[in-house]
Amino acid sequence: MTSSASSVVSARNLCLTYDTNDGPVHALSNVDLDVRKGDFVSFIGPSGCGKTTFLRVIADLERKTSGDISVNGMSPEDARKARAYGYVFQAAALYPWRTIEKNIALPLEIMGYDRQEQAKRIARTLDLVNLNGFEHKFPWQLSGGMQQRASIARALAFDADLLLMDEPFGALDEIVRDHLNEQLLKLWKQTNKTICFVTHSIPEAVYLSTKIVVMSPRPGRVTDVIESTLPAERPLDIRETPEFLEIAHRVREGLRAGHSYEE
Ligand SMILES: Nc1ncnc2c1ncn2[C@@H]1O[C@H](COP(=O)(O)OP(=O)(O)OP(=O)(O)O)[C@@H](O)[C@H]1O
Repeated sequence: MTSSASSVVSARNLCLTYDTNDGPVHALSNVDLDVRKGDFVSFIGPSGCGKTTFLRVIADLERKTSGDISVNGMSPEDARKARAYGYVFQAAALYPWRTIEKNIALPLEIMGYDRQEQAKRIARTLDLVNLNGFEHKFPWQLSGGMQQRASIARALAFDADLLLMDEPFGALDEIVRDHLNEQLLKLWKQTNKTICFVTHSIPEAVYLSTKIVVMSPRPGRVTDVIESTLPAERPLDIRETPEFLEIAHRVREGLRAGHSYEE
């Protein structure tokens, strides 16, 4: 099977095995998946099912063992060199000695943008994540949610079409998380990005996604891919609707089927 032209990420029979002192760990086994332009894809599954590994393969931070993977029609290495993606980590991973503005500037400095272009991009991304006025603060002066927004701004600064987000809101309380979910949806619609998003939360996955990828461990594999039937417009109270609960139910069933309790 060949990937369709609109695939941003296309995986076929993708396998990745880590060699460890305790023997091989099959982190990804025969993964087939297409992420299309403009998709919001969530990856959900228990610890160790390969969610982070899959994102890291897309980002060229890990190399596949076998199978095929392309990013924007290129190898992950070429895509990385072409700055195809922005990456948002689980912890905000901001440099504490740099102000918010200087943190966002970092990838732009590395890429050689002049000061004027840097300032323009910083202002635009701060606006996108509603952090205007905080540019001269240091990360420790911001709340956890604001730090995560700053880290999203940094990933958006060089305007890659693909955003990889590894459980960005996992450490935040539920109210803040709800708020950031709403903001992220707005930002996604506004910017037309393609987003790959790792989460442990069923409501978060269902609320955000156009497509939900359910994964299961030992070996790490995809057990279900759910195309969301929810409308694009999603107020938070959509989570009470029968349609939402039905999708959440299917995700939960998928997780249950792939879960082993024998540990
Ligand atoms: N660098 C590595 N070397 C060896 N094994 C690894 C390495 N990175 C991950 N693994 C193993 O590969 C499997 C998949 O890990 P991965 O981090 O991708 O899972 P995950 O689904 O993201 O888990 P979590 O939800 O806990 O973040 C796990 O068994 C993990 O222990």
